[in-house]
Amino acid sequence: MVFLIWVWMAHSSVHKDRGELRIHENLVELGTDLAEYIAELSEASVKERGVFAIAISGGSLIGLMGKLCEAPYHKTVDWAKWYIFWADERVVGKTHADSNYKLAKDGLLSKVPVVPSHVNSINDSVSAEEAADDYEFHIRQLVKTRTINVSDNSDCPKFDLVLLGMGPDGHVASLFPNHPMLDEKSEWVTFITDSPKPPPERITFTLPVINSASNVAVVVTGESKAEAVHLAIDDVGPDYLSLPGRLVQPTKGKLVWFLDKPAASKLDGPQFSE
Ligand SMILES: O=C(O)[C@H](O)[C@@H](O)[C@H](O)[C@H](O)COP(=O)(O)O
Repeated sequence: MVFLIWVWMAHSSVHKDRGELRIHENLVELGTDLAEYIAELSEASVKERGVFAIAISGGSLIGLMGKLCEAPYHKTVDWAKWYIFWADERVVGKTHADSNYKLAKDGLLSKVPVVPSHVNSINDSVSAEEAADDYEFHIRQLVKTRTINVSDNSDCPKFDLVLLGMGPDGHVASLFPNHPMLDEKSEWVTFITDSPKPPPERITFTLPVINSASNVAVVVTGESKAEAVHLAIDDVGPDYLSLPGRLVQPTKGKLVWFLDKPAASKLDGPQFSE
């Protein structure tokens, strides 16, 4: 145990305004640390607010959360207090292979005792625009009852945790580079019908919602993401300030990057010094 803590500490550092970096030797270590991180936030949030409002994304993230279904977490986490949301979702049927809901249900939610009515999936029988409006309306109701907390300095929802992946192009949730939705300030949930990553129709939290969260974690693995990780975290000059991954900047909350070594391989040096 002492040894494990030393290993994690050795690869953890704070990178100026870009949050905490946790760089892991391999995916097993990363998954173990990620499960522990989520379990700790869940416990703290349930203690403070009686609930844990967590927003998840699609992609490899769900597989990396798999340790939560195992001992000790499947028994120690207070699953009944979880309220689950999607930071982004593909506008397809819930049983479709592309559905982020299906991915999470098959890989995580069906294996732990979450309350079905606390699983807040999108309306999959309407257009992307309507699904985004519906989802925002739904979130507004839960903010009113404080199932989802509210930001201190705006009326935005303050999720206890938003979990994101990042693509090789630097997209997070379904916020893609150079897309006008990056400038969306008034909507909480918006939509896209021409996503560069298939499928084309998606809904997504906007940046103000992501950045109002109490905690945001970006989980990025693999060498194909190394350049995007470098551009999102290091001081690379003004050209990359609008990279979606770089725009993840919680106003008051805490940002943590979970990286494996290949994804971290193009980061500027200091965080590797032990
Ligand atoms: O629905 C989606 O496509 C995701 O939410 C998306 O934002 C994903 O998190 C990244 O593309 C990273 O995906 P990978 O980790 O699989 O590369």
